[in-house]
Amino acid sequence: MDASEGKKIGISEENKKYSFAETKYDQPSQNLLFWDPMSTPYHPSGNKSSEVFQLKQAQCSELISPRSSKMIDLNSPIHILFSTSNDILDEFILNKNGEIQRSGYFLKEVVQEIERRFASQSDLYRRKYNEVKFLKDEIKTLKTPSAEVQIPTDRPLVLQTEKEKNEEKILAGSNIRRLLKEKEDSDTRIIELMQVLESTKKSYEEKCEQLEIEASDAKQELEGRLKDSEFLLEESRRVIKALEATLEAKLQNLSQKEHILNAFMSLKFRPLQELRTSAQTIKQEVIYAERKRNDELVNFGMKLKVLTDEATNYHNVLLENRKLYNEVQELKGNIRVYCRIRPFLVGETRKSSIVGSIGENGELVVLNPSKQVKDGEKMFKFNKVYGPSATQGEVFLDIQPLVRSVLDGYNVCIFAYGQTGSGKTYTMSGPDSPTEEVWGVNYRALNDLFHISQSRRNSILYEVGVQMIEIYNEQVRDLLANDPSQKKLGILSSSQPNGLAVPNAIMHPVNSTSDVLELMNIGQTNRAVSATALNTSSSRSHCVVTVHIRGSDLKTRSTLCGSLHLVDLAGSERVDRSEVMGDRLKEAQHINKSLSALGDVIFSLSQKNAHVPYRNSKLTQVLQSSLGGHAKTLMFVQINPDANSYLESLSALKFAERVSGVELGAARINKEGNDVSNLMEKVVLLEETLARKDEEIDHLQMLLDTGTVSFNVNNKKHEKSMLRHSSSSPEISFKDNSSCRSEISFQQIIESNRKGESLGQPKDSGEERGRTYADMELLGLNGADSEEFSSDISDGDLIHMGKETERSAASAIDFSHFPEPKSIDNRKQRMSKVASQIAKPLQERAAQATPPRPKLKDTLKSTTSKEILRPPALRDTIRTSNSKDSPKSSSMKKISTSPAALSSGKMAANH
Ligand SMILES: Nc1ncnc2c1ncn2[C@@H]1O[C@H](COP(=O)(O)OP(=O)(O)OP(=O)(O)O)[C@@H](O)[C@H]1O
Repeated sequence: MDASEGKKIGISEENKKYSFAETKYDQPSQNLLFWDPMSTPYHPSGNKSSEVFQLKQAQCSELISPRSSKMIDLNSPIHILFSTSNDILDEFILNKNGEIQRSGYFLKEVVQEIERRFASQSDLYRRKYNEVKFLKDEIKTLKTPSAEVQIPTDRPLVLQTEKEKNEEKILAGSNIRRLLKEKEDSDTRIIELMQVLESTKKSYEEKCEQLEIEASDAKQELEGRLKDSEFLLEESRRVIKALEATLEAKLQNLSQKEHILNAFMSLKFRPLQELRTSAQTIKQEVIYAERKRNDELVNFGMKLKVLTDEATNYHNVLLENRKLYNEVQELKGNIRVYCRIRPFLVGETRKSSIVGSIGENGELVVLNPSKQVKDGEKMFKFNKVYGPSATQGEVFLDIQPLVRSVLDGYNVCIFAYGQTGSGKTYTMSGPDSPTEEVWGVNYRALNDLFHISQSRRNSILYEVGVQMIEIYNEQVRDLLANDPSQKKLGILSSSQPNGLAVPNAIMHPVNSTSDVLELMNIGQTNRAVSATALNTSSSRSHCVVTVHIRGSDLKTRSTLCGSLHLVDLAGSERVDRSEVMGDRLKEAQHINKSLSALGDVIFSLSQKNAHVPYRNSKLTQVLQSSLGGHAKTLMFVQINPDANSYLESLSALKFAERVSGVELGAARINKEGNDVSNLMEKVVLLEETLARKDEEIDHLQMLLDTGTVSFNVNNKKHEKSMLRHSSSSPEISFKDNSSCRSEISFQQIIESNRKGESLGQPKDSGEERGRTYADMELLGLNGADSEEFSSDISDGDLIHMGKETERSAASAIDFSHFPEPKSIDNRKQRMSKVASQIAKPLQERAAQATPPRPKLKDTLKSTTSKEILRPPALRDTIRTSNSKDSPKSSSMKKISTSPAALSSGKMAANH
């Protein structure tokens, strides 16, 4: 039987079309199912007749894999279809959403195909089974011998036919067996396939379910997003609408404004035109004005430049003036006065300051606390004023040049004056146990001098020596001695410009800063200090630190000598305020007395009096060379800003003002050079002096000739009178034989003064001694020796003046404590030679002019020999002897303040 004849074996027509599975394998082109996943859109209904898929199942029995787009042949064997369905399922997994439906559709097609095949197979097998059954029955029938069977005559042929038929049946039976076996195999295979199909279907359904879930999730998410987007869209629309509305309103507003503006423009157009015209005019005017202004600016600039130049010049001129003023001051030798105001101390009321203002150029306005602002103002002017905040360093910086000039051979004196507790010791020494930062002038000056001397040691060899004395209760004590109170010292020739005022005070050589510190500390420790109501450690003495410098120029062999006096005066005080008693009261009285004497000296100097009462106190004697010599002198006037001390401060300021007016004459260098010019200068000076002496001799000769001068040695009163008025009184007589007596009398005065008497006058009367001294000055006999003698008389310690005279004649400075260099000996010899050469003609002339007056001639001779040392002083003396200035002296006496007045606080008024 032919397998292709289906009808014969009962296969329905409908199934026939699917039976090509086994028969039409080789006709793929007619049974292709094509699906292009890229071009075929998703069709959720899965309708077979849908044009979207463009499939016609009747014509297409092959599919194309959606993923690989490969052709699927539905006529393929079952295992290929299964693998295809697996592929499709894989693609299901890979494809998402939109492709699910398509893949499902294809899968469904494949599965239906498989089902169809299984159905046709089972039909086939059923038909074959029926056939086999039919044949079996036939064979059975044949095998059963029947009586009814008749053997025809044509038996052999029939038998042959039957034999053939039986053979065929046997063949068919073997076919049937084979077919049955095949059927069994097929059944087994079908069962396997069914199982595979079942599991595939299951997994497909699961995957479908999962995909559906995912699809629904995705759908939900998409829906959510869609909702969000719609919401945003709605929102945006709303905002747009609102914006449109606002824009609309604004546009309306703008159009309204435009309308108004247009109306306004049209209204203002004319005035605007007018304005424009006037603006044009103004613009032109402005341009013109600008041009004019530029011209003026140029002019102004030029003028300004001229002015600036002039201002600069003016400034320079001011500086020049200042410099010149200083130079004039220097030449005049004015005492420089620096005022220092100390800060308020702990416990003082800061509100009540008497300091109004401090000017840059040394002006100080002081306020009277008991008066109205305007009435109570007083202005003072000094070289410089330091406010309370000024530091020790700043103060020293200003006086440093002065201090250094000592190294150039000048004598310098710096002293601090002021009421008790006003800061004198602070300025001069610093506070108790001072650090380097608050070192006072003493430390800094010594240190500086020492350092400079060190730095110059290659050209000048300096020797620095220090003395430190105090004047306590009118006694001079050596502060560097082991026991200062034991030894009273005498004051030597203060009239010598560079002489040691107190030669017996120990002079310590200084070689280092530590030496300086050590000496200062010893001195400070030895100083008399005690507590008063106004100052817890009030200095009860005047302290004088004297620095002696001698410098030898290594090149020129000349010698420079300078001395620096640093004086911390004891404070003036009102005893009622300082509440002192007993010893303190006595100290205070001595202090006030000596300060009063200083005031008298300053007053005399400021008045340019002939007589200056240096000898009224130890203080003025010690300071004589600084105040009356050719020294550079500086005074610190210390001020306590407290309103309670107003009177004392005012008094100190007035005193300082007077001091600043004192002219000492130009300071002189103490230089002893080898050059002839120095000697020539001195010769010229001596010649001048000689000329003046000649005049004086002539004058005396004239008086002698007229016989009006008388000199009675026995009459002491007359003698005194003569001494006092020798140059002025016409009654003075000078007899020939009286010159010897005169000398005796002079010697007597000295001798008696040495013993502490005053030739019939009350003992130790300062005024008398001053007068005697003045008399000697008036006689032109106030050489160094006389002064030294007078000075020594007042101290109790005898100093041998004969030697001093020699020393004075040899050197302007006494440096007995330094080793004497050879050059000075040579110089001494040369000087005495010059002196004798100069003195000789003078003696001769004097002998010719005044033969009957040998004593006067002798006096003159001795004076001349001293003149070599101090020509200007002698010259001054002669001038003094010729001048008639007794009224000034008397006025000075009137001013002198009594100790009683001082102790009751009236010193200020006297100043
Ligand atoms: N410029 C200053 N800065 C800080 N303190 C100062 C200054 N001047 C003075 N003093 C302080 O004021 C007090 C009094 O000063 P000082 O003892 O120097 O006065 P004085 O004038 O020497 O007094 P006296 O005449 O009684 O000896 C001290 O305690 C001192 O330290």
